[in-house]
Order: sequence, then C-alpha cells, then structure tokens
Amino acid sequence: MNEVCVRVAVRVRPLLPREVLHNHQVCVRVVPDTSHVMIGKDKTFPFDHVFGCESSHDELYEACVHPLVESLIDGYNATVFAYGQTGSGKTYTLGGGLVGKGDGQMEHTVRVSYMELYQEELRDLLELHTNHKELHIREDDRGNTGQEGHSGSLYKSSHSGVLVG
Ligand SMILES: Nc1ncnc2c1ncn2[C@@H]1O[C@H](COP(=O)(O)OP(=O)(O)OP(=O)(O)O)[C@@H](O)[C@H]1O
Repeated sequence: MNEVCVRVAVRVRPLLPREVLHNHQVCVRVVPDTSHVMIGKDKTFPFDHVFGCESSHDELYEACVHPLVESLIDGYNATVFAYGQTGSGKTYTLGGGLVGKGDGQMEHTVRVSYMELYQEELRDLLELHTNHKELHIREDDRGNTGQEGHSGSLYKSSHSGVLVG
C-alpha cells in the first residue's frame, strides 16, 4: 500500500464535436514529461497523475485503479472518486475505466454500489427505477457511513472477466 492516502489524478478530455463547432479553444494541457497540467499560457499545477486527451481507459486503470484493487484484496478499503463540473468526463472515465475491468488473474465476488449524489438527491445508477426518496446515506453510532434502501449489486469475476449478477 502506498504511504500516501489520497492521490489525485487529472484527465483532460478532448473538445467535443459541438465545442469544435462553436470554435471553443483548448485551455488545459498536460506539460510533456511531467505530471503537471497547464491552465492557459503559464499557470502550472502538479498532480499525482495527469492524463492527456489521447489517454486510454487502460492507462488510467493501470496507474490509478489496479493498485487499489490489489490493496483491496489485501484487506484495505479503497475509494475511486470522480470530481468535476458537468460534462467534464466523470461518467465516461468511471464507466469505461473502472466498472467492467478485470485482470483475469483472480476469482472473487464483490458487492458493488454505483451511486450518484446530485443536488442532495441520491440515485442508484444500477437500478434507475429506484425512487431517490428510498435511498439515504446514514452514519451509525460508530461513525461508519453507509447506505440505506439499497442492497448493492453482485458482481462475479471469473477468468473470463467481470459479470453482472
Ligand atoms: N476522455 C474523453 N475522451 C473522449 N470523449 C470524452 C472523454 N471524456 C468525456 N467525453 C465525452 O464528453 C461528454 C461528457 O462526458 P460525461 O457524460 O462523462 O461527463 P460527466 O462529467 O459525467 O457529466 P455530468 O456531471 O453532467 O453527468 C460525453 O459525450 C463523453 O463521451
């Protein structure tokens, strides 16, 4: 397990076709051979990982998620959290880079929740018909945070990949 508890990665997405159409300009770039991004012409910011427009889901998974999966198997807790303004690529990255990946080396069964918290309302992204009023985040008397009104979906991994059960 890495000694740093929180690591921050930035993924820069390419301009969308409609942004190109409206002549929007790229204003965030990866500084070559560094883990810095440049905003505008001269403001640079360091991160643990940076991924440019051409980056693949696999690169992201290998650098950011795979080490966490290994720690998880060793009994540590791990969280991958996507943060960014609307349209910045959170769903694209989590959906393609995290859910559905398996390295085929291990066989395991895990319970997975895929929740969206938007304007103080919870949505179960694996069971879209669930009423948000049935879902709650609660803290118990020992300070553990958990969900109520959601059982989690079962994912089974086998050598052929990850299956939704
Ligand atoms: N790295 C990328 N490469 C190519 N297209 C991308 C990339 N990241 C995001 N996109 C595209 O950008 C659009 C917005 O991405 P996405 O829906 O993932 O954003 P979001 O952050 O989840 O937005 P919201 O908060 O509104 O749900 C989508 O059309 C998606 O396909």
